[in-house]
Formats: sequence, C-alpha cells, structure tokens
Amino acid sequence: MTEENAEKTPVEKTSTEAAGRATGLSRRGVLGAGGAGVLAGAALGAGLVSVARADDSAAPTYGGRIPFHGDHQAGIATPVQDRLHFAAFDVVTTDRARLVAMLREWTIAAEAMTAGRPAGRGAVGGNVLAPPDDTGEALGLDASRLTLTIGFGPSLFGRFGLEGRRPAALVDLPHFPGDRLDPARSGGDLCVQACADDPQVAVHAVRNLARIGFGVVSVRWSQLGFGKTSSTTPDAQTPRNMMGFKDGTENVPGTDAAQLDEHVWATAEDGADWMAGGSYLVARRIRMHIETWDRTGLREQEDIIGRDKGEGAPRGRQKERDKVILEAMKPDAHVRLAHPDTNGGAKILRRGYSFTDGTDGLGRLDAGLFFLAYQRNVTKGFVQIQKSLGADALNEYIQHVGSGVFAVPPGVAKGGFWGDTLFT
Ligand SMILES: C=CC1=C(C)c2cc3[nH]c(cc4nc(cc5[nH]c(cc1n2)c(C)c5CCC(=O)O)C(CCC(=O)O)=C4C)c(C)c3C=C
Ligand SMILES: [Fe+2]
Repeated sequence: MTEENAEKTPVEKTSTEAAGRATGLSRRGVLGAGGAGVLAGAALGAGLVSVARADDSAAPTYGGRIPFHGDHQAGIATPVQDRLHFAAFDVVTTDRARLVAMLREWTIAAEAMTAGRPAGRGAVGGNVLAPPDDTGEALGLDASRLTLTIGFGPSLFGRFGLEGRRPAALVDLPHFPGDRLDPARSGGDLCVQACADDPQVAVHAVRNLARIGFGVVSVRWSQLGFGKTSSTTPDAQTPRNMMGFKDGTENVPGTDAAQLDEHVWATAEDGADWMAGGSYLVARRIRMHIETWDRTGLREQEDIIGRDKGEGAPRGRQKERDKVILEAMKPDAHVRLAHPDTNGGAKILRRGYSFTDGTDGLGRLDAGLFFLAYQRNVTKGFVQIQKSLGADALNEYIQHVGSGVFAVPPGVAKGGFWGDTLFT
C-alpha cells in the first residue's frame, strides 16, 4: 500500500480532503457552474460523497469514488461494481513514442473520470469550433465507483522494443476441448476493464479512451456486462448468474492480503520485474445454452453445479458458507472439478459479469457469462482449472466463444502513467 492509501478503505470516504486535491471542475460542477455554487458543485460532483460501507452489499453508492492511484490497479481486489464495459484494442501505430504519449493521456483521463470529472477540458465551455475533450454523456453523473484497469496482450510484445519484456507468465492459452473461439471476439494488444455502478459511466469511460486513442489504437472487440457474477467481499450477498445459481461464493476475498499475495499479485521473482504488484487477467466470453438449461430438472441442475439453487449450499450441507464435501458431489460436478483440492491448490480471483446481447437469429438468447479472472500465474491458475473442467457436466450447457489473456501492470503512482514500469 502506498502511504496515502494505507489508511483508506477501498472506497474513499473523505469529502473535504479529496475535494481539496481535485484539480478540475466536477461533471456536476460544470453543469452547475456559476457564482458560489461552483465550489460546492466541484466537491459534490467529483463523486466525493461519503459512503457508509466499503463493500458491495449496500445499495449502489452512486457517487462513491475508488482511488485511482496505489500499489495495485483498482478493479481487481476492490469491491465489484454492478456494470462492466470491457474493451480490447489493437495498436495501429508503429511509433512507440505515440503509444507512450497516448498511455500518458489515457492515465490523465482515467484519473479524472474515476474521480467523477470529465476528460480533458470537459464537454462544454471550450472552443465552439473544436470537438469537446469529453463526449458529455456522463455530465451530471457521479463517479459511480468507476474503476479503469489496463492490461497488455501477448501480441504487444513483438513490437515497440518490447521484445524480451514479455513475462513468461503471459502464456498463450491452449485450445481447450469444446472451444469455439471467434477471432473477432478474441485477443487484443491492450485491454481496458471499466466497472461502475452506472452503465453510462462505464461506457462513457471506454468511449472517451477510444476517442483519445484515435490513430494509435482501435477497438478490436468489446463486451458489456450487466450483473456481477462474483464478489470480492464475502460478507456481501452473493450475486446470481444467468443460470439462477449463486456465483462467487468461494472467491479470493479482496481484503485477504495473504491470499492475494499467494494467488493474485505477481512479484519480480515471478519472472518480470516490471509486473511486480500486477496480475494476469483471463477473459472468456462464455455463451450459455439458456433454453436447454431451462428445460433441465432442478435436481440435475444442482448436481451439475454441486450446490443447491436456493441457498447455494454445497451438496450434503445446509448453508452457503458450509465447508464443501467434494465426495458428496457427482464426479463431474462443476464445483468439485474447479475446487482448489482438485487443482493442486490453485485459486483465481473471479470478477465476471452476465451478458445478454439480444438473440442469435435462431430465437435463442445470446446470453452467458463474461468470465474475468485474475491470477499470479495463468498456467497454475486458469489453465489448470480449465483443463480439469474438461470433464465438467456443465459443458453440455456452455461454450467458450471469445478469449483474451493480458498482463495487468501494477498500480500507478502519482505523476506516473499506465504501463510506466514497462515503457520506461
Ligand atoms: C476456469 C475457471 C472457471 C470457469 C471457466 C467457470 C465457468 C463457470 N462457472 C459457473 C458457475 C459457478 N461456478 C462456481 C464455482 C467456481 N467456478 C470456478 C471456476 C470457473 N468457472 C471456481 C474456481 C469456482 C469455485 C470452486 C470452489 O472453490 O468451491 C459456482 C459455485 C459458487 C461459487 O463458489 O462461486 C457456480 C454456480 C458458470 C455458469 C460458468 C460458465 C458459464
Ligand atoms: Fe465456475
């Protein structure tokens, strides 16, 4: 933890102190600018309202602000918000200096937007002959606990003088049986994970980064998510996925420093000194055959998962948090195969979201789970567990259709920029 963040909860609680640090007008401040209202508007609109709790069990704390700076990027161990906009980018320039300049600009914009301020000089009030710096759709909205998390894909490391800097842990994912990966929904040189309680805030952030990056990056694919399917706060109510089951019961808690160090945060000894304090992200778009699932009997559904549907209790137990008895589950139950005891102790921090992208032209919902998982070692984490899930009874009801793997660098210190440990 940096000195500054050491005494703070993940959601910044103070208003006056942080307001003093805010450099620009808030989104609300811009709208309400005029006379004495400006200062008050700046403090409020920067999203600096106090929130009673730092977990995600409370009603959405629109306006809550999650600090951008720190040893680790926000959006990994911090409490999971309700909405996602994830985007993967191709770098379209061959000029390293332009890429670095864009990362600096992105960082400044990300600092502003996660604090509830507009990008650049804002959406209004500037030169009327020039396009505004900010696209404007988040004017009047609070920070909404927005987090922006950047990652670098394997394809970035063959260029820009980064040859030899690719971490050994950033492996290409192998082909898994049943994969039907669409290249148009896979890969990417960079990714940005935007999470917020308000979907408009998340979409606004990605849109403005894409706009700033024009000529340097172009969006390769993106995914919206509407309901978290995991939690980093075990005391909070566990969310449900599109199959109706509680999802995220057994996850790495965002407050458990020992587990985070063991399973999530990379160290210099892991092979890449620039990744110390970072993590590795696996993203998978997993389509669910919802209609088939909905015609499956309740007992069979519960056997497939290995937990009951109502309470989320493991097979043979009563309560969600009761210790699992793997032998009480069918040999091909999802939880049994994914459990650390079946995988040499492997644990990943899941942070996925449900998605529904309309229908597929055959009258079926194009819905599922946009699976996001952070880990210190992709081979020992996702790859190990996914291999084990080759025997999963759930496979009859799901298909992996998109994929990406990214090195997520450590957090940014004040005055630094996204990826500075890699590029400088
Ligand atoms: C490779 C990793 C995993 C993939 C891919 C995956 C897909 C997937 N999972 C569900 C639903 C549930 N998963 C649950 C638990 C669970 N899943 C994984 C890993 C992957 N899941 C792990 C590591 C665990 C925890 C195992 C444990 O330690 O007990 C559960 C149970 C509740 C919970 O603990 O989260 C559900 C439900 C779906 C629907 C899905 C693909 C669409
Ligand atoms: Fe799972």
